[in-house]
Amino acid sequence: MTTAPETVGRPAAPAPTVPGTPVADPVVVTDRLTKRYGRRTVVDALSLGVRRGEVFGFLGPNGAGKTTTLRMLLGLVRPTSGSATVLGRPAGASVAEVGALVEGPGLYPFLSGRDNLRVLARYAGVGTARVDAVLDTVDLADRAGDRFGTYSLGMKQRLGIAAALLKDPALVVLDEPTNGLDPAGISEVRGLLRRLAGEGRTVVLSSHLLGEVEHLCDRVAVVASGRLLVESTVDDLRGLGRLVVDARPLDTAAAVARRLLGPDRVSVVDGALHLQTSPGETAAVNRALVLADVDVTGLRQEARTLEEVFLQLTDGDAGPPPDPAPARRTRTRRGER
Ligand SMILES: Nc1ncnc2c1ncn2[C@@H]1O[C@H](COP(=O)(O)OP(=O)(O)OP(=O)(O)O)[C@@H](O)[C@H]1O
Repeated sequence: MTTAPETVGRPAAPAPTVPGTPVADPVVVTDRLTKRYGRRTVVDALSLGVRRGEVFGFLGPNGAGKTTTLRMLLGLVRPTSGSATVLGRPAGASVAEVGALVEGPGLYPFLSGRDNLRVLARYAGVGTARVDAVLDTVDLADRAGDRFGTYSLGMKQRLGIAAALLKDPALVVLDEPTNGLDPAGISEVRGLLRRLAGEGRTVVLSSHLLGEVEHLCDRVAVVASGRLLVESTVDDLRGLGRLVVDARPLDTAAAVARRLLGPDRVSVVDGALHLQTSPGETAAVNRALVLADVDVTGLRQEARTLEEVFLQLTDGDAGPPPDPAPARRTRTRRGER
């Protein structure tokens, strides 16, 4: 991981992995992975890496290409160009070591949770020996004899994840595992996924539930319109913060800040300057304002939620990405394309 230098005059940015830089101990590597349906490019030259033992979030608005990418990693969809390597082998060749919940696992409502897993285990040729162990892992041992149809949504989802664990996989791939769950269900799935990572498994999940990913994932890739916007740790992504400055005269302060940072990183909100900066830029901003005879009465760095960062990166929708704005240009994948 390379950290973006914190120099004034350059946009603040998270510290994404530079494209083409190999990640340590990679479990998944994609290299300009591309999928086109007809003339439509739904995954566009995606290059990213997932490290062993991490929970990796694949984030993006509806239609961003997340499911298609996961399906390519599983060998269910053939890439148009580029490549994906999973556990050291071409995508699809490592299927025995990958547990996935990308489409519903096809569970029978009239069978118990345990019997459903037995059927799936036999179908997958992995034997039924692990059925009780995975029921334990997903905290369903005491409801395993109940019919699947009587389960809550959260329990159904956990049974689906149990099914993905039957192979004792090194890598678990889950498409929107918390989709449709209430806060309690989300919390249960979140705890479960953290436990899986604690067991040394690698977890790749897709989501648009940013609040959840924020507390669950070690690293995230943000995609929109099939393109990778940024790949970063959650902490680094949040580090794209905002500096709020109380200064008089305000118009002089704004002019100084615009000269220093560029106009796109400066706005005036409720009588205060809002600057897109990293924490390392605060002192330089203060110095420039004081040198211009501006009275600075307040300077505070506000952390942003991942949601705010996400909305800024994706412009709040799944439409085609505009030209990169300075705040997201530095070292994001989009800026480098
Ligand atoms: N088999 C297909 N044929 C044609 N277009 C497809 C096919 N599969 C997916 N697409 C299109 O590719 C785009 C990306 O879809 P995908 O399901 O990968 O996105 P996503 O990020 O998972 O979205 P969501 O969060 O809504 O599930 C969509 O516009 C979708 O309509």
